[in-house]
Amino acid sequence: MSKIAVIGCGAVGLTSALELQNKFGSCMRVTIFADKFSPNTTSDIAAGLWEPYLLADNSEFDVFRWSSRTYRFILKLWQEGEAKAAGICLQPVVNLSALKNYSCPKWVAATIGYNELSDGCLQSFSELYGQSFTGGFMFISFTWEAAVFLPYLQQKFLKIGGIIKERHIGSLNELEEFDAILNCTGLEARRLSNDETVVPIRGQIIRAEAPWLYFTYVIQSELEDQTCYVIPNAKSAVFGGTQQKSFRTTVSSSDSQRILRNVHKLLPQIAQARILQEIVGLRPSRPKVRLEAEFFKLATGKIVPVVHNYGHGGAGITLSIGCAQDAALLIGKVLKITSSKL
Ligand SMILES: Cc1cc2nc3c(=O)[nH]c(=O)nc-3n(C[C@H](O)[C@H](O)[C@H](O)COP(=O)(O)OP(=O)(O)OC[C@H]3O[C@@H](n4cnc5c(N)ncnc54)[C@H](O)[C@@H]3O)c2cc1C
Repeated sequence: MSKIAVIGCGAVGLTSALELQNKFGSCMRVTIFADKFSPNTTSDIAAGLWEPYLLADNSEFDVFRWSSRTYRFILKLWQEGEAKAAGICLQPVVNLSALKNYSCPKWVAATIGYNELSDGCLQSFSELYGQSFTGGFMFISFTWEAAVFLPYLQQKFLKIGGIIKERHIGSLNELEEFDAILNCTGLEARRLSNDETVVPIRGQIIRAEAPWLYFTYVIQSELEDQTCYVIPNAKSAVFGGTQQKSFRTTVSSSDSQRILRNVHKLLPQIAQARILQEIVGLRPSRPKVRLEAEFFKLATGKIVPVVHNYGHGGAGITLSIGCAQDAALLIGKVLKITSSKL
């Protein structure tokens, strides 16, 4: 029986651990180590919208592959009647772009109900928002709320024999007894893997009571001042947001005012919405998601295979299932587990 340590119990760590236990449970014992659990991870702060967002230089091919697998996974749960238990809401999404070089992203082909917005429609939104839009599209997406699905998946993981331990891992040397390590530490990979290419992209959001909202709106622009999004969740709506390269986790009142001002232009009725929470999370951004294996020499001289799965920026939930599947395959490969051994 191989012993695998997964570090991290956010959206990325938990989906990866579950995939490993599901796929290789007959020949592997999977233990999650984490110093934070739901509701205290970065994943819990996210609105959980399925939409590849803030992904720097990742190839369109990888983004499509990882995100489309997650989309199909969420759609299946929704079709099987698991939506409420798993924290899923179907979301019609309107994406509006003020980018100079607008082109429709390739990932929309993974979704259902995709449609480019007509010139007339763009014109109406431009007048409403006071900003000229260069393009836009609609599609059907989902929100998959981590504050609901993390506890839900944790139960599933424990039920099929997974082990969860609350512990801070200061160094990989602490995990010598394991045959392989899966590193899903998000922003903390900066320290644990000495990887300074992982940087925080500060996201401030407002949660408000607005049960009449049924559509998600995402406005993208070169100017942060002009960007905004509105994402209904099951019990509140999320208004965002910021995208600043910063470690600051305190709420800025000027950011809140700007977010409310922009959302109000788009949806004047939000003046009625009661504000429930203002919160900041740090997205674990990296030029490219790190999803690869390396052989790491511990202080004792033992060589341990380490698979890294971190740096998902503003799309950790959107990419989670696709990346978890690739990470599990890499673990199988480094341990030379073939299907005949399963
Ligand atoms: C405001 C905001 C809105 C967002 N909206 C969306 C959205 O709508 N859709 C979307 O797809 N994404 C969204 N994101 C991005 C998403 O939240 C992240 O990409 C995702 O949370 C990353 O998940 P993760 O599991 O890698 O990291 P985390 O959730 O941060 O989890 C990291 C885990 O690693 C553990 N850990 C780290 N270091 C150690 C250590 N040394 N020892 C032990 N444990 C350790 C932590 O305890 C934790 O359990 C948003 C982010 C923000 C901030």
